[in-house]
Amino acid sequence: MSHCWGYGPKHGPAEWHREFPIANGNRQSPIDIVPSQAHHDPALKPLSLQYDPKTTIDILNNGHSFQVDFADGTDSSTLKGGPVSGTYRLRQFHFHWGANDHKGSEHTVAGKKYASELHLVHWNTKYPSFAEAVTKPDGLAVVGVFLKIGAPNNHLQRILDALSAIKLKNNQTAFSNFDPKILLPGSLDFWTYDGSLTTPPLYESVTWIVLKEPITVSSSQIAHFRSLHSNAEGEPSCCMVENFRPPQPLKGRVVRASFK
Ligand SMILES: NS(=O)(=O)c1c2ccccc2cc2ccccc12
Ligand SMILES: [Zn+2]
Repeated sequence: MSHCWGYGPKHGPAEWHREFPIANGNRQSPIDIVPSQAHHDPALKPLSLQYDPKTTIDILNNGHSFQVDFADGTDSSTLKGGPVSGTYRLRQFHFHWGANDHKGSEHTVAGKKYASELHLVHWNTKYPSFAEAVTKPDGLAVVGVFLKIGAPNNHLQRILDALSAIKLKNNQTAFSNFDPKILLPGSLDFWTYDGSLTTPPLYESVTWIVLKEPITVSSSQIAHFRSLHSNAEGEPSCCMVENFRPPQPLKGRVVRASFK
């Protein structure tokens, strides 16, 4: 996977189509979610998220965000129900953010930008591996959670404290016994639509499940995200100040809501 793409003016989202023509595809993500145009689907099942903290492996700076990785060799941490059939295994979660508190989410809600967005990435176990699933139209399910500026979020603190150990691209450190459920809001009401990875290679393989209720983070907490660097050791220093792709054309897709 090429890594010369980024979020700056030279290699940013508007240029990705040159190397990844799918950037102009028919099911690209993120999108602007317009609640009044979403269709309530009573057939949608409740979301079932069962995570085992013992599957937590490490925390990594991948040069475009940071991610917490999970062991996905068994059905210990899974997503079921909602818009998907079958069992999807948790692979990792990561965040997107902006250069200031007024932007940073990838999805927007009737044009409203949140300060950040958490993505919990799961893959369909009908395929033998994550690598196989990532290219299939029903291969992935990503749960998106908006972060709004407000009271400090104590559940984020362990993650924030670990960031100083992964300042540079490819830095990785042990991270264990973390239950991602503590990062979820009280309600699991969601919008869902068929989309893509929001970063190259932009595969159109994601069932997006975006929670309606945001969680909070304080301004000083989210400033920690911006202390990461997108460069590896020995490369010119480059702060990871923002890493969100703007909303993409809906191209006739229908957004469904699990709630009225
Ligand atoms: N935003 S995303 O969920 O499409 C995403 C990533 C975003 C940033 C960095 C790495 C990512 C890796 C992904 C792997 C699978 C699905 C989405 C992924
Ligand atoms: Zn993401």
